[in-house]
Amino acid sequence: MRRINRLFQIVWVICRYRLDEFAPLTLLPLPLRLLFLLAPWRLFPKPQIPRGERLRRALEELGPIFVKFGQILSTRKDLLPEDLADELKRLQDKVPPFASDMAVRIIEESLKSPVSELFADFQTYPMASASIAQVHAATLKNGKEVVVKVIRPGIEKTIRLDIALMLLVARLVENYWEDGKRLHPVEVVKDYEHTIIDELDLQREAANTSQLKRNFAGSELIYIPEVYWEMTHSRVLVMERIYGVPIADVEQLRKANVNMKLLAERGVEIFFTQVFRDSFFHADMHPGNIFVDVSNPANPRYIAIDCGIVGTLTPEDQSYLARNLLAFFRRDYRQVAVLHISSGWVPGHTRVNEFEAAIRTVCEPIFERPLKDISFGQFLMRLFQTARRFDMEVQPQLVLLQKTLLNIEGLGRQLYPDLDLWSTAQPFLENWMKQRIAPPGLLKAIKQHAPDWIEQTPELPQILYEAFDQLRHLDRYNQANQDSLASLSRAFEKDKQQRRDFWLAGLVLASAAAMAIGDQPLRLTELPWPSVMLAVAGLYLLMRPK
Ligand SMILES: Nc1ncnc2c1ncn2[C@@H]1O[C@H](COP(=O)(O)OP(=O)(O)OP(=O)(O)O)[C@@H](O)[C@H]1O
Repeated sequence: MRRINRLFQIVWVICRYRLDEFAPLTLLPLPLRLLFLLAPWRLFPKPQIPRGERLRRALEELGPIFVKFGQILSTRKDLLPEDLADELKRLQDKVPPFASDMAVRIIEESLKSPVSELFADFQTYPMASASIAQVHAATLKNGKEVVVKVIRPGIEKTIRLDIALMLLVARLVENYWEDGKRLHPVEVVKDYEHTIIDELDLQREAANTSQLKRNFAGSELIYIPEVYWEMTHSRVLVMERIYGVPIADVEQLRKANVNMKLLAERGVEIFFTQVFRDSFFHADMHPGNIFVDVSNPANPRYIAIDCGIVGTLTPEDQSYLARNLLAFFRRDYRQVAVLHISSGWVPGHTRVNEFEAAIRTVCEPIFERPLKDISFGQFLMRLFQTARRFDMEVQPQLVLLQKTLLNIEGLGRQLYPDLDLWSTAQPFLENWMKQRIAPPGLLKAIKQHAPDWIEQTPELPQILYEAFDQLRHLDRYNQANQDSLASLSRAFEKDKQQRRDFWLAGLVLASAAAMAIGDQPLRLTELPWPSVMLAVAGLYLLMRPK
């Protein structure tokens, strides 16, 4: 019954805002087209406002779940036309608070104590109310000021219902509209479902907050509030109250004499530190979640809250990202293409020349602008769009990163329009690459991987045998297929490379095995230096430019 009610509500809003206009009638199969032509919305006059505004207002009317969806969609400029993306950015989730006694009941049920025992003071009127939760100010018995975040009652049911309906529409679009497939609606809705369901668990947010706080302990770049774990539950989160100027309040920041250039640069630095040093980044960096501690305006410090959504990257993702960004800024599109193929992001049979040309076509216009106006986020977005045409699978963690990067860049340029992202990020990236191949980084990697290598040692002869066998096959293939000589020689090259890698890996393995014997931490004086030298030599050969 609830489902039918909600469906009617949605149809009603579609009618009023004439969102049927978004359906490509001519492309629909006949029965659906007839259904559309007979549908009730045609009786309603079209409101005299642009389509983007109609869509935005409709989403606002449909409630917080749709609003949040619209907000997330607004960052997907790779999927949406510009007018819609810009309008969706204006979506606001101003949601009326739910009753305070309900909030109190949830807190008491979750923490199994009366509010009067938990807090010296609890403000019953919420200081903020958003789609998923509302926030109350309180004071602990020890006098510390805190905020208490409480999940909206019944929100999970509403979310599941709305997502089910969204999925229904997404499937219709994907199945019946050829062009709609390009928008990947089912994938977008599922992605959203993941995000929003995760946000319902405040214990997860608390854990992310603690991890980020640990990563930036004592940092002058950013401060993360403390979580009170003993007062935290999946539906209730108690954390330190912070005071700062909202990042969007540029005027107040200027009035406080904040060093805006430094602030903007620090935003970029924080992002790259999170991505490359920690591989753990806050992925919900919208202005409502970022504040600035202006107590020392010459040395401004960020404060971040709402760590419900975070992204992580594997070492391979990190390396892919760093090498692509560096190659992009050197305008070395061939390298970008080769990186995609060699890492398996796009199929091995992709023609490097064609892929390189496609990347050049989308990237070259970006360099038309002055270097300070170049957007990393836009580059990644264009790159993903292009790579998708060459069958690259969507990598959710990289899409999340690209969206966060766009947010960071937008914020940075709002603070300091002349922010030169490249000169801020380049030393960071180059340093990171250097460190990875410098002896301490190598030793760390060897120690980390040694147990896996040792475990795989018995299989090494088989792997080598297979490699040689493949080579023999390649030779035969070469004779039989004169026409595909070009692609074959590429494969041959790859295989030769593989063979060399196996030998080198063996070399490294032997050294690493020597070092990994015994699980006492290695001291500099106790290192088996001949093995270390061998390992370094092996890795140098492995990593030197091919
Ligand atoms: N530690 C804190 N100290 C001070 N104010 C806070 C703190 N945490 C949250 N707030 C206030 O509460 C508001 C909502 O908090 P938060 O962003 O965590 O909620 P949310 O439900 O996840 O909202 P959304 O997802 O829409 O950003 C913040 O914009 C801020 O004004």
